[in-house]
Amino acid sequence: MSLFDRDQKPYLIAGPCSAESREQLWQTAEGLQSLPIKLFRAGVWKPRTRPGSFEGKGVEALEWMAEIKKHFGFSLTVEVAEAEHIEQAMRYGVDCVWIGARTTVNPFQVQHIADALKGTSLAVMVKNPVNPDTDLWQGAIERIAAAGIRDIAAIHRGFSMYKSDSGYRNQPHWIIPVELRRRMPGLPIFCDPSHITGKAANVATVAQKAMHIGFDGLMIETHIDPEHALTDAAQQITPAQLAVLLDGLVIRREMAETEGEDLLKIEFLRQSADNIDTEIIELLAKRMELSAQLGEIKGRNQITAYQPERWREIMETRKSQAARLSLNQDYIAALWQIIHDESIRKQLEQLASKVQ
Ligand SMILES: C=C(O[C@@H]1C=C(C(=O)O)C=C[C@H]1O)C(=O)O
Repeated sequence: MSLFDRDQKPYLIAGPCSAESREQLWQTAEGLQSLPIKLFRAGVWKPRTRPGSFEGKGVEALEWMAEIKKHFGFSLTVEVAEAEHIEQAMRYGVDCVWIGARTTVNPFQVQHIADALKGTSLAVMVKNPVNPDTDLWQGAIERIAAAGIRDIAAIHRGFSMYKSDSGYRNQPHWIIPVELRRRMPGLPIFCDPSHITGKAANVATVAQKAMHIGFDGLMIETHIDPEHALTDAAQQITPAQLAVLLDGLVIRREMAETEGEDLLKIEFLRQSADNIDTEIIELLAKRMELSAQLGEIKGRNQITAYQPERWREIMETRKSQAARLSLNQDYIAALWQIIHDESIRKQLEQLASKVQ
């Protein structure tokens, strides 16, 4: 049986950023015990940006975690960054480990961890790499799967950026987890709104967005006294705040469960979109045929494929038409850039055939 149950949304993972003391863990767990938590989280080894900050309590904290499991019945998850962490985590009854964003970036390190996981029955969650690279994320997941781990999930925690004026601590780039879902449909994907927003006040908004998009669960940093947290103080919320967040969360269901009139409407809208797509492709084929004909004439008359003035005029007129229809001009410009590239490629075929 899988630890990650995709039927019950959201699959909820909560607990402090770091295990700081027995009391802090205990009080946080007490606050969470009435909530539908599937995994209790805490960092015991903390990868810190600069030396000298709190680096976690290591094995001592694992002892506290084991007590939490015994008393409250929570399954446990901790971050691992070294092969040795696996064995230590298992010794204290940890059920699931996660690979952090700063580890996922390094295939050597992920492979060491994967090797250490061989033969264990641990569940594993893989956070996205700090850089927005779907392949790297997928690659780390594949390494864990190749080690024989059956219970695997991905965690989306956003991506690093230079200077944050977007209001996020880490850019969500939602397109990346959506692409991961397309590539690996059977993989549960959870969202970590705490790291994406970096601000306690915005955690609920990002969590809701993740639910709207269709994520399976949430990992939310929860601390009994966030203000005095030793790590990530700004983004942790209290168990009471988590309860309010969960209360207000709108959970979207899978398509198949939607009933009645709305299902028909969705079906109608999808069929209409299919029809429009068919027309778009037919029109693109016609347009490309025109380019080919132009290419043929250009070939006969020693004219260049690329015509800057004509291309400039096309870009301008298409963008103003887009603006009139309230379409995003950058989107139309990017689309036409692709059309133009293909048109040039097509004409070059013609021109090259004339040279031979
Ligand atoms: C089609 C032509 O060749 C190129 C392709 C264009 C296009 O696909 O719209 C426009 C200008 C040229 O760079 C053309 O000369 O009209």
